[in-house]
Amino acid sequence: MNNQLTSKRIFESLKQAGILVSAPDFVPEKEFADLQFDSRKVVSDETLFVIKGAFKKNFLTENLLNKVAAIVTTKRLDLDIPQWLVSDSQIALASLSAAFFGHPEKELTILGITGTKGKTSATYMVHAMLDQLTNHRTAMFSTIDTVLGQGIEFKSQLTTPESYDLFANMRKALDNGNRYLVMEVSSQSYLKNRVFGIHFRVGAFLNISPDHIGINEHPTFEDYLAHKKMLAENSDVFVSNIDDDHGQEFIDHARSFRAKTISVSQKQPAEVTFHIEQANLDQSRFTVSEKNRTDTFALDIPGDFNICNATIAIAMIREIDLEPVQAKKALEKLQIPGRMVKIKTRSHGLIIVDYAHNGQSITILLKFLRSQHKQGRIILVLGSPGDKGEDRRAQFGKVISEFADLVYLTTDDPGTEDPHKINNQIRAAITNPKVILHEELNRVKAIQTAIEMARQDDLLVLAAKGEDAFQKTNHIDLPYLGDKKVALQFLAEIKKI
Ligand SMILES: CC(=O)N[C@H]1[C@@H](OP(=O)(O)OP(=O)(O)OC[C@H]2O[C@@H](n3ccc(=O)[nH]c3=O)[C@H](O)[C@@H]2O)O[C@H](CO)[C@@H](O)[C@@H]1O[C@H](C)C(=O)N[C@@H](C)C(=O)N[C@H](CCC(=O)O)C(=O)O
Ligand SMILES: Nc1ncnc2c1ncn2[C@@H]1O[C@H](COP(=O)(O)OP(=O)(O)OP(=O)(O)O)[C@@H](O)[C@H]1O
Repeated sequence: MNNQLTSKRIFESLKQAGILVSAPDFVPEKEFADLQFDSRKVVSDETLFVIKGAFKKNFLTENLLNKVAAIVTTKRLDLDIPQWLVSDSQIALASLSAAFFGHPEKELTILGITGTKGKTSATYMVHAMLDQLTNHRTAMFSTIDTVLGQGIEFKSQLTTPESYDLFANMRKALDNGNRYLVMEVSSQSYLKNRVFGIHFRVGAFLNISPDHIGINEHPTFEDYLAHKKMLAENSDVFVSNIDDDHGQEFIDHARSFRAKTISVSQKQPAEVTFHIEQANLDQSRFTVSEKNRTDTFALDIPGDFNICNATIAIAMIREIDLEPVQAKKALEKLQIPGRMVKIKTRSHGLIIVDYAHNGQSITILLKFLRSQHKQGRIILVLGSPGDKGEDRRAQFGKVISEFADLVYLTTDDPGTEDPHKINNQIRAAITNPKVILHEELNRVKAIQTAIEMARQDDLLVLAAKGEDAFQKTNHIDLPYLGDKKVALQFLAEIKKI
């Protein structure tokens, strides 16, 4: 059910958001049939069009201008068309989308998760439990999938969608019977005001480390941190992992905005603490304690870091007065696409497919795996992307030196760079002469060769790509089967699964 967008309502929304500079001369009852920000999606006559970001004037073709009844822009365009002038077009898009879709954010109980690593994993964990506890009335916006209920699921474009898509999908989620939503909240979504006007019933912080700093993202770590902290400003209750160096800062920040806060820790006194009873490649078992209670939970997804993610998820659910213990089984059964996926083979050892793709997450991953796999070799298939995160290459060299025995350097989203040169930079940072290095630029072949080489007591790690279905090469997304499917297909071919 879309709310009609009238001139009066537009005026009020922009005014309330504090961004209105000037309004065109419409009667207050003037109605707009549609709201759009992408010229390729304009279909209705009487569309209100928001111009934002790297928009080019030539997107507005003559044919299109016949349909656009007015525009919202930060700079007046030399066009014979009524214009709302605003000081921030991202905020304008968010405010108008909220109004256009009838403020779905007010009808949903929204839980939001931020952090450099673990957002997707923790979001899936909340969703698995909450969906069961709410009788399948929980939607999810994650980096991997958007889940809107009634079987409607599709691949996501961004970690946190553009505001228009965010409000549109909230409305669809409500129409499909959902009353709860769990979503990843990237720092970029605050930087770009995609989540402007959204209030979270429960927000959570997992961890922060230098990442997403550069052109088009954050200029500095301080800016990255400040935008992550904005989730704490917009939550009624804020759950924070105080074992992270910045965890307490998030608690203090949330309190200064009058949020109720919940500290989570493995190592120090906190409102919610967790204790790891077992964290190996077979299963993770852990207890979660608060006030006078201690409960045991299990996960089939390996990694001690996932126990922290799960504890945060459990603490969040308790804050909406639902009981995660009643959804233990859903947590225990959960698998997350491309995150710590286990493939057991008949004679080529265990294969782990994981999305760890920066220095910090590869280090945490391999450290955990080495602690669990002391006898056989760790074989790693890995590449580093082009056109971004150049410092990852040296970090990968360092972590390889510390934890890997045999490595197949390969291709991972090379963009406009030569993957062989990228690999040479990884190679240059490897200081351990015992590490055996191979290079196979064809990722499918690299995985197949690594599987063939692996013995039953080896652990083979297919890192950094998860189940990504593309190789970003020279501005083109070349279809890619995904590491898991490549491995499974090959194992079926050689009859080793
Ligand atoms: C830097 C950044 O965040 N850019 C985002 C921003 O771009 P933008 O506003 O400049 O839009 P654009 O796509 O360049 O196009 C400009 C305008 O022209 C319009 N257009 C475009 C083409 C056309 O033919 N007609 C037309 O009207 C577009 O709809 C848009 O309104 O808005 C777009 C959606 O409206 C996003 O797709 C885009 O994300 C780019 C692709 C991106 O790489 N973003 C990354 C940095 C990001 O947001 N990452 C975080 C994850 C971080 C994490 O992992 O923690 C995320 O939340 O996903
Ligand atoms: N709490 C954590 N601490 C450190 N590393 C983690 C944690 N949780 C997951 N990881 C590692 O990071 C990888 C990415 O996890 P996940 O996709 O859940 O995080 P994310 O925050 O959504 O990442 P991104 O922003 O890169 O999409 C996992 O495959 C795992 O190796």
